[in-house]
Amino acid sequence: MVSIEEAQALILSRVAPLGAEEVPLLAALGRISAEDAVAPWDIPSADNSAMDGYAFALDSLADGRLTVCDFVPAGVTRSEPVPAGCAVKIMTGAPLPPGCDTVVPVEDVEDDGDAIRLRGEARRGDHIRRRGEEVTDGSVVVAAGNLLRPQEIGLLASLGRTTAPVFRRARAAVLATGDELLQPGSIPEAGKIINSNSSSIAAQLLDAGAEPLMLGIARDDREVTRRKVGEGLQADLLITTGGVSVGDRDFVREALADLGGELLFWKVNMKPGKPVAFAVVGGKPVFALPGNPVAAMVAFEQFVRPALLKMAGHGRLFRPVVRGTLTETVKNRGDRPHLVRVAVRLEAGRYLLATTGDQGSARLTSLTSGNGLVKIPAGRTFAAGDEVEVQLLDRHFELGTGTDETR
Ligand SMILES: Nc1nc2c(c(=O)[nH]1)N[C@H]1C(S)=C(S)[C@@H](COP(=O)(O)OP(=O)(O)OC[C@H]3O[C@@H](n4cnc5c(N)ncnc54)[C@H](O)[C@@H]3O)O[C@H]1N2
Ligand code: MOO
Repeated sequence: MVSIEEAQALILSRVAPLGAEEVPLLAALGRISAEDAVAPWDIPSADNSAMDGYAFALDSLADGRLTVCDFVPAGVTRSEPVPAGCAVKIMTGAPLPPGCDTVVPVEDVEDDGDAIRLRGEARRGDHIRRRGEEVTDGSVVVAAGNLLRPQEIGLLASLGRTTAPVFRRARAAVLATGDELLQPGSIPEAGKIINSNSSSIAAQLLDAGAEPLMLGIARDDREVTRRKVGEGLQADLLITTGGVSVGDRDFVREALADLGGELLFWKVNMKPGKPVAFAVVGGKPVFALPGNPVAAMVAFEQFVRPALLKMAGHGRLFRPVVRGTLTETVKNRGDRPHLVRVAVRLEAGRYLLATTGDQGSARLTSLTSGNGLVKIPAGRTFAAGDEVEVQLLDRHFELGTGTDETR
């Protein structure tokens, strides 16, 4: 049995970033830039006014009075020099006419007929944005490997880009296994349950920026499982749930072996999520997750998500871990590290952690009422008030109450 960290290292040693593709600029949001974006021009492209005001040459200022000889709105370029003793009324963003080296805002002048008087002192260079002060022609503006957030999208647009090269999204096949499973929308008869894992795993895939490919349900049969797994290998990776423990009808590992897969590990020292296998079959990563709904989702978080992020070119692969204070006693009586689901709330700048009750691996509500995981080592007890590390699965600290508790 490997540790969580050993399993993560084995997985990450066997996955690599997928190729790049050019996508429309807005479709690049949340993805990773695959190439350096180099500026084709200076930004700003010319010295320009940072204020609605008046531009002039400071040396030609006599007695603080200037004749207003022109109006230069944004979008207009005045190429004739401004005569000595004159100013032009200029709007924010308009290029500075030749000869001008100073701007005073409208609030800082008094009207004096067709002239203005400065209320105070002006200094040379006041309120001017210099050509190239933000971006210089030829410089790398957004480097390869950068996450494209709304601000990077805007910056790329300012370089004239309408598309962006980004790492490809992983296409991930999702296969549930088990004779007891019915598709969502069914009404379960005795002994049957609805396949919820395919939906939660597909949602986790979307949340991680990948594209789910739904393969449905494989019956508990070695032949059927092998065929379905083979189908899944058409995608960039395959995720199965169930049938990976020691039951008489657990066929996933056999199917992987039948297909010539290299098994990197089976069973991880953690609860939930011990019966997890990772194999590489025909160069494709295959994650065989447990059937228990919580075990499947927690194992996805620890093992599949970091792999997907690496495939999509991300450098930061793991959820943020912060320190928080337990509001109750938490015991691990078992012999495996327990990833306890907690509700994290932010109160006066501190993270407070309460468990989500019964921690059964089949109890999906232990995840719906929480947003973090605290790893409790085997045999350890933590008391209320103890500080522990918590992995933040999301930052929805309000947990669906619709109020912002941080205000
Ligand atoms: N003798 C042992 N029995 C079990 C062990 C063990 O070590 N020795 N491990 C337990 C643990 S831990 C887990 S987790 C489960 C995982 O087993 P499998 O991955 O083989 O999963 P299944 O047996 O197929 O199913 C387990 C459980 O989950 C339900 N399930 C399965 N698929 C879905 C789905 N798509 N949607 C919703 N629920 C699903 C299934 O009905 C079972 O109740 O094994 C323990 N047993
Ligand atoms: O993965 Mo099992 O509990 O460890 O549910």
